[in-house]
Amino acid sequence: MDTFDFEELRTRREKSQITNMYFEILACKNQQLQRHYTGAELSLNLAERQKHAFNMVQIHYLTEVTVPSARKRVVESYDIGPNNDDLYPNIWPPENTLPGFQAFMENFFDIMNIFKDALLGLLEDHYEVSKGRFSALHNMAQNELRLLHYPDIKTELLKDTKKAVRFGQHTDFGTITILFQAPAGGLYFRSMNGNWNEILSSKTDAIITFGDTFERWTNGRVHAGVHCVQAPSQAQDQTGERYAIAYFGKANRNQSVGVLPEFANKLESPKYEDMTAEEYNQYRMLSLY
Ligand SMILES: O=C(O)CCC(=O)C(=O)O
Ligand SMILES: [Fe+2]
Repeated sequence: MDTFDFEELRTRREKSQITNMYFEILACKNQQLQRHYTGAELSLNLAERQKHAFNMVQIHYLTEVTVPSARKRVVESYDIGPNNDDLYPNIWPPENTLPGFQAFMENFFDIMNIFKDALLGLLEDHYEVSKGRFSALHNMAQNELRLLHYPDIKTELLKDTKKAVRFGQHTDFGTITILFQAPAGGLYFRSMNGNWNEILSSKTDAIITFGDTFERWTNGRVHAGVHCVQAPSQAQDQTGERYAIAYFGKANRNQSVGVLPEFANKLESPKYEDMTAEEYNQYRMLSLY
């Protein structure tokens, strides 16, 4: 079932808009994805309203959890993985609390997986590896879909990272991340020259960036995008609430995140050692504490 019109992506590929750090923001013209995005935002609002019935903040696998200091991390998030996952089963709110939420999220997860595979296809062409090479390393679909909500907050608190942090600077652990944000501002990516650029996008723009696994596979040819969420540049005294959705493409857990043979430089030793994606995930999680 190919529900996408990928012509837009292909055209962009021909214009070489894949950089070594990110894809150009892709306007998501796909109707189905747009509908899902809007729906997810609605569900999120609903979940927010139902907070007392269902505690949305769920520590699933990965997750950045709490910051070990007096800093207040002002975000709540809800993560799901594949629905057949025995290692980290999804935790769903009761059906009568959020009717249709589970079915909706499972479908959204599958749709994002198709989108992710299309992007991997473009990357296979771009980096001249054999067709299906990258997607085969993801074929267990052990990806993650995360809904994020940042409550409104006094801007002066957000301007001082000792007081409050929405999402501190980090790279994602996986291969590629597809992000959607409601147009509230405050998402920043660090460019190669060290400047931070605020990404202003509409809610149907897909912001696509590389994660650490891709950097490792390509022996550093690709750079994981460093990003954070803080006060929007245009914030008044009070920074309004913000919604975002992140889809993290993840390698199969038993797949190595060491340098792929296609990217190994025969003259020097690889920059990144072999370990499985699951070991790498655990290692990165532990280093956050
Ligand atoms: O809220 C956002 O836009 C970014 C969230 C993020 O970077 C993450 O969940 O890894
Ligand atoms: Fe992130």
